[in-house]
This record gives sequence, C-alpha cells and structure tokens, in this order.
Amino acid sequence: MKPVKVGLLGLGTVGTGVVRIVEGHQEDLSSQVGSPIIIEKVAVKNLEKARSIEIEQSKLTEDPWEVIRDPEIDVIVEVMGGVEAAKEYILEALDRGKHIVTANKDLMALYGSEIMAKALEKQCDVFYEASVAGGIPIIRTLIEGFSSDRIVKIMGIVNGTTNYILSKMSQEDASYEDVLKEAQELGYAEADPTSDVEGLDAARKMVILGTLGFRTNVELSDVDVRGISSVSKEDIAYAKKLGYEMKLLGIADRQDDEFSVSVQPTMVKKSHPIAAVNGVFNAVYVHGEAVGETMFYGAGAGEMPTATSVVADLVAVVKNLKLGVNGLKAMVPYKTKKLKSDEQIAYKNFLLLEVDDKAGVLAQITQVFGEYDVSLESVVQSPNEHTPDAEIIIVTHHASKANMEKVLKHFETLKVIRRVKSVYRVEG
Ligand SMILES: NC(=O)C1=CN([C@@H]2O[C@H](COP(=O)(O)OP(=O)(O)OC[C@H]3O[C@@H](n4cnc5c(N)ncnc54)[C@H](OP(=O)(O)O)[C@@H]3O)[C@@H](O)[C@H]2O)C=CC1
Ligand SMILES: N[C@@H](CC=O)C(=O)O
Repeated sequence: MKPVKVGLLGLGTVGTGVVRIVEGHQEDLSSQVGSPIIIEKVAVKNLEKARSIEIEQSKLTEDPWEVIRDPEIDVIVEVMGGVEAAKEYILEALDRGKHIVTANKDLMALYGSEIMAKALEKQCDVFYEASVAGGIPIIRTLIEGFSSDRIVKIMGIVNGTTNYILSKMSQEDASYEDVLKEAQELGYAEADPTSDVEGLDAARKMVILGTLGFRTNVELSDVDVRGISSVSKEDIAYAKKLGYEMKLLGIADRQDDEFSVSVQPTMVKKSHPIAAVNGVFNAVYVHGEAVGETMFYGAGAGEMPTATSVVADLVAVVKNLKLGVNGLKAMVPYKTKKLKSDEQIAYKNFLLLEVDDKAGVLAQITQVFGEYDVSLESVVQSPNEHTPDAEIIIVTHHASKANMEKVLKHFETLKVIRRVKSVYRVEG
C-alpha cells in the first residue's frame, strides 16, 4: 500500500491538531482509505519556535515553495491563513496536480471561484469543510446531505466571538465594552476584534454557505453586513422582555431563484432552537423545501474541532484519489445569480424610539407606518426613567426593506421623534 503524502502549510493551532489526528488516528484513517497517510513536509514561519507536538525537525521548512514543489506530495493542506500568499501557493499546487484541503474562509470567500475554476481545469479536489463553523460538518451536509433538496433558508451563528459577547451581555446584563474586554483577556476575542465584531468574519462564512446552499455564486459584496458594536445592554434587556435573544445571525434566504444574504444582530424568538446557542458555540439552521427544518450545532473553532474537519476532508480527498474521481461537480455553482431587490427582502423589525410624551404622538407615528404599508404586530410605550420623554417599542409584521427604509427616512422629519434608538431584524 503506497502511502499518501501530505504537505502541510502551517503548524499553528489548526496545523498542530491536524498532525495530532493524522498520527493519533493513523490506524483508523488508513483502514478507511486503504493506505497510510504521511505528513511529509511542513512549512512554518519560524523554525526556531517551540512546538507543542513532537515533529521531526527535518520535515520542517520556512519555505512553502519547498512543500508545493515536492513531486512526492499528493495533497496540500493549507492551514497558515492569510489571503494573497495562500492563494498563490494553492493555485501553483493545483497547477502541479496536487489536491487541496484548506481551512481558510477568507481565501475561499474572496477567491473561491478562481480556485475552483483552476481545480476544474486540473481535475483536482479542493475541500474546505473547516472554513465555516470549525468542527460542524456543514459544508459536506449542504453539498451531499441536501443534494436532493432545494434549500430556502440558512441561518447561522457562525462567529463564536460575537456569540460569546452577546450571550454574556444577555446572561449578566453587562455592557458590550466590558464583555469585549473580558473576551480579549480570556483569548476569545483578538486584540483587534474588528473582523469579528463588525460581522466581516461571519459575512465571509455566509458567502461560502450561500454559494453551496443555493448553488449560485455569492460574493462578499452581495452580503448586507452589520456588526454588534452598537448593540447596547438596553437593547438586550428589551429583547428579553419581549421574549427574544439577541444573536449575530448570518441569514441567506431564497424565494424561487432570487436570494439575499445578510449578517446582522437579530432578535430571535426564545422558542427558536438557534436562540439557545450560547457562548463560543456555532450553529447552522437549514430549511429545505422537502426536508423542512434542520439544525447543526458544535464548536466553531479550536485546535481539535477544526482539525477534525480538515482531516475529514483529507480522508475524502484520498478516497477520491483511490477511485480516480473528484468531488468538484457538486461544489461548483451552476445557477445564474439573481439577487432580491430591497422591495423583495422582507422581515419583521423591532424599533426603539425616544419620543415626546404628549397627546397624538402615537397617532403620528402609526400613520407613517400606514403610509408605507408597514403593518404593526405590537406597540408598547414605557416611560424613560432618565428623561421627560417616553420610549416606544414597536414590532412590525413582515415589511419590505425598501418600505422600512422609507419609514425611517420619514421619521427624520417627524418632530415628535427625538431619536430612533435602535432597529433590529426579528426572526422566529
Ligand atoms: N484557529 C481556529 O480555531 C480556526 C482557524 N481557521 C483557519 O485556519 C487557518 C489557520 O489558523 P490557525 O491555525 O489558527 O493560525 P495560526 O496563526 O495559529 O497558525 C498559522 C501557522 O502558519 C504558519 N505561517 C504563517 N505564515 C506563514 C508563511 N508565510 N510561511 C510559512 N508558514 C507560515 C505559522 O508559522 P509559525 O508557527 O512558525 O508562526 C503557523 O504555524 C486560518 O485560515 C484560519 O482562519 C478556521 C477555523 C477555526
Ligand atoms: N474568529 C472566529 C474563529 C474562527 O473562524 C470566531 O470567532 O468564530
């Protein structure tokens, strides 16, 4: 049994887990694929760095090209991160007929179509299960498990950092700033948290899920993105009072062949299973026309969960290699892209308004909603403890995004409204 030789780009958090699993589960892995899997060479940035695993020094190199150009290597596992250099290495490896496994969501969200085009040309596999929701096998589920269905909605908590922050704010009635600081101290949030808290990391993952789920080419510019940095503890308290939890949700939905994708803080009804996903955990809810509602839950990051997905991809590549086939056909989008217009995008909204507390205010406000055909589910007034004004909490029925924008524009001219304090999408 000729061993399958793997070149690893990166030996950090995920790379270390990959080595642990390939070595620790060797017997199981080789029984499944019919030959041993050997980590032949590993590219790192710094050869001098202390490693938490034992690895032969002779396998390490600071030159990724040495790994890419090694004719003995069959599969490249890219777990170094970054975009431009990783893309160059992967394209060159494909040109050399090597199969690819990567955990790189940034790369796949930005250059997925270019990489898949090269993979098709060279008939090499490119698998990237770990790029979304770390240890949850959601990509293979969308491609294979739901191949017989038409997916109409994907809702994901696909960023653990923001879910940790929002869960803590909700459980401890704490402010965004305090929880972010604590998350940074605990290592759950990076020193520069922008990509996580402003929703970009989740948006990149939703590009991947939308592309595979709707079998069309979703791009980052198609995703309407809003992060959690403006969510206040007051917003969360109101959400809870009304029976909702605040979550940063990636939502991709489709009607006929038109779709929309967004990432935004969303008030989710407590009875919805995704509302119960707390801490750094991830979950992806998938609604298929035939299957109905399903949900997948687990660790979205971390050494061993993420490496589990990477090595599962490696097993899939090796199985295909042995059979002389590849999994490309099912992964390449084939539907023409049709984005929903703002008139077609519709959902429920929560609004928190600070208003003058005097006669006729409610009538003026509800008239504006009526003017733009936005129907209201509930209206609650409560005194503002700190000012002579009142606060009005409104939940709308499904309303088009275009009409809601008109309502908000009109509110700017309405003198009785001191401030639109918050607006959130409502789900469930
Ligand atoms: N960490 C996680 O939980 C998850 C990570 N991912 C993705 O997996 C990938 C890897 O993440 P992670 O393991 O956390 O990253 P780390 O920063 O922990 O590790 C990166 C590794 O790549 C090496 N490296 C970086 N640049 C170069 C270079 N130019 N040449 C050679 N080696 C290089 C580093 O070398 P050295 O060790 O010498 O510094 C290090 O071993 C990323 O794309 C990330 O988005 C996906 C899901 C979850
Ligand atoms: N920053 C990400 C980690 C992996 O993708 C997160 O917080 O989920």
